[in-house]
Amino acid sequence: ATTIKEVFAEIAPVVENSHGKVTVVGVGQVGMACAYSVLQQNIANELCLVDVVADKLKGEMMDLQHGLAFTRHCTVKADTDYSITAGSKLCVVTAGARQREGETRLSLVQRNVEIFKGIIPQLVKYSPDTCILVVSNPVDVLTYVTWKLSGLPRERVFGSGTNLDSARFRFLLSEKLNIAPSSCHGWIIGEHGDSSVAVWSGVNVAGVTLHEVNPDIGEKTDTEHWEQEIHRKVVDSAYEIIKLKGYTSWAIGLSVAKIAQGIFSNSRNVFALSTNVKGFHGISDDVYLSLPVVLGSAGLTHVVKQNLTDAEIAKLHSSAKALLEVQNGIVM
Ligand SMILES: NC(=O)c1ccc[n+]([C@@H]2O[C@H](COP(=O)([O-])OP(=O)(O)OC[C@H]3O[C@@H](n4cnc5c(N)ncnc54)[C@H](O)[C@@H]3O)[C@@H](O)[C@H]2O)c1
Ligand SMILES: O=C1N[C@](c2ccsc2)(c2cccc(Nc3ccc(F)cc3)n2)CC(O)=C1Sc1ccccc1Cl
Repeated sequence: ATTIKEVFAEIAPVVENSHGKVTVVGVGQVGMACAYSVLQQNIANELCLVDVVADKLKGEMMDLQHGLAFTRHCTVKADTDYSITAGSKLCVVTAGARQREGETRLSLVQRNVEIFKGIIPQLVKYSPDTCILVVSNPVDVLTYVTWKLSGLPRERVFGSGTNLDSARFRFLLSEKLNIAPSSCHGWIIGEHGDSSVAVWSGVNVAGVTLHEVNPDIGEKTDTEHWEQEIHRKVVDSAYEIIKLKGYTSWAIGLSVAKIAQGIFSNSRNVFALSTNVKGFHGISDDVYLSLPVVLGSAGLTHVVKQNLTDAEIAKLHSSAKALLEVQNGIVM
């Protein structure tokens, strides 16, 4: 052979048969934690990054590419142009403006709606069969906005919702019980963040519900203060992390990888995700809240109808009302 290229004699064209392509929009702290987790867990064989800041985007792409000697096969590409996202099975949206000091939630929402108007139609144009996972905040409202902007069926547009809240809840339970988080079953539903709802009647280890042992669990009358020590700490720890490191990334990144795995492996695992809850628990409007949903390769297939107390249902209705007011204030 006279040239290096001739050493590798091509006998058939190289094809890139994608067994799965993931696009991450927004290469900030959250987006890169998602991208790294998806790459590290060999979930897809094509990873695509999009952002508006071209230098940061190229730098993150190169930095990930330089790790490919240590991972299973996965191409890593990046561009500010959405044509590069074509054929994505899952698009994770972490793009967004940061809440400014003293900014109202509605103002932040409107700024993010403008950002989403430039993202969502482009994603659907190049990947009409994709699922879209919204992570950007306020995640429940922005998942509704994404559903409206995308024109996709409701089973293919969902938000990370209280998936991270539930993960923190299970970690805190595991610390208190000294049992692995994977064996501590507990669901936080409703509005992501400060107003989430812990379904205490369902918290269990090996099917033993803590509620059957301590019927006051989660109530103000509970002398063991589980609500204060566990659920309240889910909220407090979010603020504590922001105070300590300025953002959150690793847990949300790992939770997004698990969701991606659910889609790519058609796992039919159950996740707490933000979905259109119209028709559930007496809610009659198109609002997005988190409920336990079954996830597979075509998106959401089932909603799990938990037995909720009147107080839990009232909290969902209160969140639904608040979200509807924000939604009605949006200029799409
Ligand atoms: N749902 C959850 O549980 C959860 C948890 C943590 C963070 N978040 C949210 O995730 C979002 C991202 O957080 P972060 O810490 O990564 O923020 P960040 O500011 O570090 O990253 C945001 C990225 O979005 C990019 N961006 C802005 N406008 C864009 C556009 N039009 N198109 C493409 N990219 C664009 C920015 O360039 C930046 O790289 C925030 O809204 C945050 O509140 C949600
Ligand atoms: O862990 C976080 N960090 C964030 C964050 C990350 C970068 S800057 C702020 C966080 C932390 C604390 C509050 C808060 N509030 C908020 C509400 C609406 C918005 F549009 C944006 C942010 N957000 C974003 C976020 O959603 C989370 S989870 C979280 C937040 C509050 C209560 C419970 C949970 Cl489980």
